[in-house]
Order: sequence, then C-alpha cells, then structure tokens
Amino acid sequence: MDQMRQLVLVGFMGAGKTTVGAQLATKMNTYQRDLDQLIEQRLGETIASYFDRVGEHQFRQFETQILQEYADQSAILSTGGGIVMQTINRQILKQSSAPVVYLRTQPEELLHRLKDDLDRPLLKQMDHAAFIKLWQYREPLYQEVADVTIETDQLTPTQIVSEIINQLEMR
Ligand SMILES: Nc1ncnc2c1ncn2[C@@H]1O[C@H](COP(=O)(O)OP(=O)(O)O)[C@@H](O)[C@H]1O
Ligand SMILES: O=C(O)C1=C[C@@H](OP(=O)(O)O)[C@@H](O)[C@H](O)C1
Ligand SMILES: [Mg+2]
Repeated sequence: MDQMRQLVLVGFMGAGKTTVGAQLATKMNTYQRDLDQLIEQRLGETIASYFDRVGEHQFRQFETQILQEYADQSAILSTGGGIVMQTINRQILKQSSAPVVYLRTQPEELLHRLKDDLDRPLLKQMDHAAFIKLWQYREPLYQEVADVTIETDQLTPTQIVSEIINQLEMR
C-alpha cells in the first residue's frame, strides 16, 4: 500500500485527473497536488488568464518547472492534459518512482463532459475536428509514460478510484 502514496495521473483534458486525484487522495489518506492549481497559486492568476497573457509556450515552461518540483513528492499528482507534449516532461515522468496512471477517455465523452467549460484555454481555440486531432496526437504520448491505463468512459470517479487501487495492488 505504501507505493500508493505516490502516483501520477495523466490524460486528456476532461479525463478526470483533478476529480479522481482528489478522491484518491482522500481515500488513501494523502495529499493531492494538482499541477494546474499549483501553477495558479504560484502565479496568483488563473491558467486561462496566464495563457491569454503569455501564450502556450511560456505556460509549458512554467509547467515543466512545477513538474520538476513535485514529480518525486509523496502525493497524488494530477497533471494537466498537455504535460506529455514536452519531451523533458515525459522523461521526468518515466524516471519518477511514482506509477503513472493514464485516464483514457474517448474524445466524444470528453466533449460531452467539457461542453459548458470556460476554464480551459485550448478548448476555446479548437473545433471538433481539431480536438480529435489533438487527442490522436497525444494518445501515444500518454501510452509512452503510462504504467497503467484505465478506460474511464463508462466509469464514475469513485469506480475509477477503486480500479486504480485494484490494478496497482495487483502489480
Ligand atoms: N468519470 C467521470 N464521469 C463523468 N464525468 C466526469 C468523470 N470524471 C470527471 N468528470 C467531469 O468532467 C469534468 C472534467 O473533470 P476534471 O477532473 O476537471 O478533468 P481533468 O482534470 O482531467 O481535466 C468535470 O466536470 C468532472 O466533474
Ligand atoms: O490539455 C492541455 O494542454 C491543458 C489542460 C489543462 O488541464 P486539464 O487537463 O486538467 O484540463 C491545463 O493544464 C491547460 O488548460 C492546458
Ligand atoms: Mg485538471
């Protein structure tokens, strides 16, 4: 059970990394660290506003800095969906002793979950086709870093938490 104190969640935006990470941390009696929330706290600014002001490139640099700080901490680390875009981030995730769990969700389900969302800057910039294209581009990158993959489309966050615990205890 000790290994469960450290775990990283990756997946596309809307996959449930923030929601599942919070529930998992409560269940495992440990902390959740959500990279986006850490970035917002550090900046005193929302991701959406920072993104608009400085652009994606600078956001990615800051994201890497925060990932480096937290990758080996004993906590449930919820990442942002774009964490796998940078080669250095994938290296950090692969080198970390924490198991990496890929929350895999089909694009149609993600679009349904995010239909009223205003907080994700990339969503604003994309139509349906661009969303699917980005999903397809990122899919092998999540697979590259993942130790475990959970298909989330048909599961509630509570069921995903149980599934993660089951799969990691089985290993
Ligand atoms: N397994 C799930 N089933 C249905 N809705 C979900 C599930 N996981 C998360 N959601 C919902 O989808 C939205 C995005 O969840 P969030 O945890 O912010 O995703 P992420 O951090 O991966 O972008 C929220 O409205 C959340 O309530
Ligand atoms: O997919 C992405 O590139 C992003 C996902 C967001 O996090 P969530 O995956 O928690 O939505 C956030 O980091 C930022 O808006 C960029
Ligand atoms: Mg999130």
